[in-house]
Amino acid sequence: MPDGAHACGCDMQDGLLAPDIALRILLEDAAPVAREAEVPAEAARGRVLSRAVVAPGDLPPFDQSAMDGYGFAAADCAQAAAPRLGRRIAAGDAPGAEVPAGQAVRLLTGAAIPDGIAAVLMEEHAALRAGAVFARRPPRPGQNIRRRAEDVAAGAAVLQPGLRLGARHVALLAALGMGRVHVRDRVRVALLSNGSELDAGRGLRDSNRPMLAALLAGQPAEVEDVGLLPDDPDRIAAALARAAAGADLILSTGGVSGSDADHLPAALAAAGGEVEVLKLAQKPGKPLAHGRLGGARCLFLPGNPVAALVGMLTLGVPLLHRLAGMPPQPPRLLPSVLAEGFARQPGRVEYLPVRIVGETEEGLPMVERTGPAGSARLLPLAAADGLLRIPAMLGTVAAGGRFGMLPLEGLA
Ligand SMILES: Nc1nc2c(c(=O)[nH]1)N[C@H]1C(S)=C(S)[C@@H](COP(=O)(O)OP(=O)(O)OC[C@H]3O[C@@H](n4cnc5c(N)ncnc54)[C@H](O)[C@@H]3O)O[C@H]1N2
Ligand code: MOO
Repeated sequence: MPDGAHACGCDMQDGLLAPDIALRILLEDAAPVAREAEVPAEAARGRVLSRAVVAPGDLPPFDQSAMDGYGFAAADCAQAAAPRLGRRIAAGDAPGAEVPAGQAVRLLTGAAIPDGIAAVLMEEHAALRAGAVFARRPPRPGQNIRRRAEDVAAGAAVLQPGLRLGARHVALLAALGMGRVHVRDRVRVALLSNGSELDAGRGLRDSNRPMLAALLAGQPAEVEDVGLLPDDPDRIAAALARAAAGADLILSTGGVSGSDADHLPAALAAAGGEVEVLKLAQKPGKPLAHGRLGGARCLFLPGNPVAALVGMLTLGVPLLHRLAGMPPQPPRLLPSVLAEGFARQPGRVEYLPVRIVGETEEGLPMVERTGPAGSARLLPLAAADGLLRIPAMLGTVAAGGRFGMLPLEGLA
């Protein structure tokens, strides 16, 4: 049963929508951007593959020694054989002619195995005497040989569309000699914030737009900064219409909770878009609106900064990933143990800023709250290593309880 759902199976909890249902609604008709490009593989970190990568050759490309040592013929792998030492083959050398039984070759790690050699004896297990190689432990046929294609066979689809490339994938592409890959274009995100108070010179500043721009810098996104919009429905509608012309996603914060100063949903409708306002059983991050305008999806997050971040991490990032052509997963949570218990009002899934203060005997992070939680408080958020997810229906949160933590490092 989704968090916050009633036992009867409906999606509402006190009129609030379970967050996982909201995610499903958001992803329902979100299609990946169609545009793709071919880019140099070494510059492809962070990009999302639009086509499978098919190996043009084998890895390793030939049988190789896995150790510094001596190559033995199959007949010499028996106890008491002491083949005579022949030539030396280093990594990068041609393997040369077939090696007859009774003869060993000196092999360095990565060297091509010549025909006739069945095993490599590590040099630590060998003794050289009078031009012969004595095995302290006779090698087993096949030992210490990396076989051609044991890692990758030519023709295998090694990387799948939808994969976001990291350094490890760049290594594989380089090893395969693949200079270029097909990737999807980054999602064009038009980013804006809303609230006349943030520009009034009274000490209130826009922190959401810089926060989301910084978060998006680590995502497959290209940001167009639309700026801070005042609480003026006509200006908001005009800005949305302009942004929709060049964006895949319009992302905003503020102006969604429904008061007479909250204009985003109405402005989207006035601009000719579709809009739906949702209230989620999530704390913070309760009110939000979503919809579309022309070819652009719209996600309007709440204005309180922690609520904006939680909404972005739980809904915005999965939506962005779907648009980027990636599998849209809810955030991955790390099992963690809470050091101190507390009581809370049940009803909404809650995300609490926590810091890691130690490790349990099982090796799980032990966490504690960073300060009084509040959706407008930035200091406890800045001090946090992660956001601890407390299930909706829990009233008493016991010390030693195990919860999922959304790690913030590298994300936000
Ligand atoms: N009667 C109700 N009032 C409120 C409700 C409700 O359900 N009924 N929900 C509360 C919750 S929960 C949240 S969260 C906020 C969200 O409201 P809005 O999305 O309409 O946001 P605003 O009213 O525009 O702003 C809220 C708060 O955040 C500050 N803010 C806004 N944008 C930024 C920004 N870019 N950077 C920094 N701070 C920002 C703004 O000044 C307000 O203080 O509504 C509650 N109210
Ligand atoms: O989204 Mo609001 O708390 O839930 O700040």
